[in-house]
Amino acid sequence: MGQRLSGGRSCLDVPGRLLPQPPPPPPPVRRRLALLFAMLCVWLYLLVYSCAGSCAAAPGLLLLGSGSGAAHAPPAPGPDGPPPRLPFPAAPATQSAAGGEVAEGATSQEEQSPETPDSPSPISSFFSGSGSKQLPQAIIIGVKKGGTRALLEFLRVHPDVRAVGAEPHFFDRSYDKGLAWYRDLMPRTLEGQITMEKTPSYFVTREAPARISAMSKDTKLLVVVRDPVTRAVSDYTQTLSKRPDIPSFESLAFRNRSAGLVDRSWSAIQIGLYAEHLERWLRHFPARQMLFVSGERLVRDPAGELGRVQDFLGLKRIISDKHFYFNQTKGFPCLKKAEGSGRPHCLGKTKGRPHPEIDAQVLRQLRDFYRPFNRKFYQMTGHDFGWD
Ligand SMILES: Nc1ncnc2c1ncn2[C@@H]1O[C@H](COP(=O)(O)OS(=O)(=O)O)[C@@H](OP(=O)(O)O)[C@H]1O
Repeated sequence: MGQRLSGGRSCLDVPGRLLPQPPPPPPPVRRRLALLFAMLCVWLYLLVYSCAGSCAAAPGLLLLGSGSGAAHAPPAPGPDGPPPRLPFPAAPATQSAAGGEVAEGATSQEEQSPETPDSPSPISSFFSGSGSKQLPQAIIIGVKKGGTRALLEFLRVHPDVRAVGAEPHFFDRSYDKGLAWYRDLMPRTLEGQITMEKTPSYFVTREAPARISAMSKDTKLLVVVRDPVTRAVSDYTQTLSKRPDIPSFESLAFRNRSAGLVDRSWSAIQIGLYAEHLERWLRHFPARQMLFVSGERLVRDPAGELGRVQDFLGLKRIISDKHFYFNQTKGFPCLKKAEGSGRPHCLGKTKGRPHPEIDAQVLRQLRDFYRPFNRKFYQMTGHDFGWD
């Protein structure tokens, strides 16, 4: 194997040694050896090619440039509070006590600055020229503050999922730019890989169902839903972080608080009327093409919820408990190895931030307000999300 081939250089060519060289083999033997090396090169190429997807998700495999193999490190000591909410697998060694392994640095809101820009792994960069851009076959259409970023980031670990990092907002804001423009935003995919994007505002955009259906009736739709009361508070928290001078949650939520009249026109309230929004989608898509992911379970048991999602997308169940650990500092499950970096990865600071305290009576009033809508939503989806 260490012999130099005469003729053209092969990918396995090695420098000649300073030892006496044996006489060159006769021409037919040389031809055979050349053929053998050519086949070896093709085989090596195919091996790396197939690894481009599967290696990225295999927790036990070291990716090129993936760091120090932190996933094998012993659990980090937990000086910062109570034990994990769930028996997650051992936590990787953290790089800083204050959540230093948080890979997403964006502190601005997701819409202006996507928390996770596209960051292909070294292997996928190697193959970035291969494959082709496809329109998405599956879209996370909502709901805002439901846990859509967590779902997308977790799904991207799957070797057969390629997703655009930023929210494209094509079907609500940029539809006039056309499908070619939209497709061009997508990452390249190989045969068998699914293209995805997430834009949570689609779920409440009137035109979105017809527009997505016009692109493809077969598009699979994922909706991450969360208790609409908590969702409303989360939404308010986001607005408050941008505009600290806005009125209190209590004053925005009611038209007339003493009469218990909730202000449905406030978007933070409106978005939580899931049954009403869903009715519009069901005029364009059969229920079997929609999957409702529980935002609560995505936090409590990410692997369990990802199992359902992988089944729905027709993907092999690759993402499992092994991919997550519970980060005590963050208070949320995080990835042991993110797609792209291979390093531990929690979502950024704008995900999972503390909410302001809201008057308990106000929360009760809102629960009463949402109850009939929630019940209807449970009926429509055939699933009790347990918010009441
Ligand atoms: N693993 C993990 N880490 C951090 N945060 C998590 C996670 N899983 C779900 N969540 C919840 O996601 C909420 C944000 O939802 P979205 O990503 O849909 O928000 S956005 O609409 O894209 O702005 C965010 O809401 P807030 O807690 O109100 O910040 C989180 O509760």
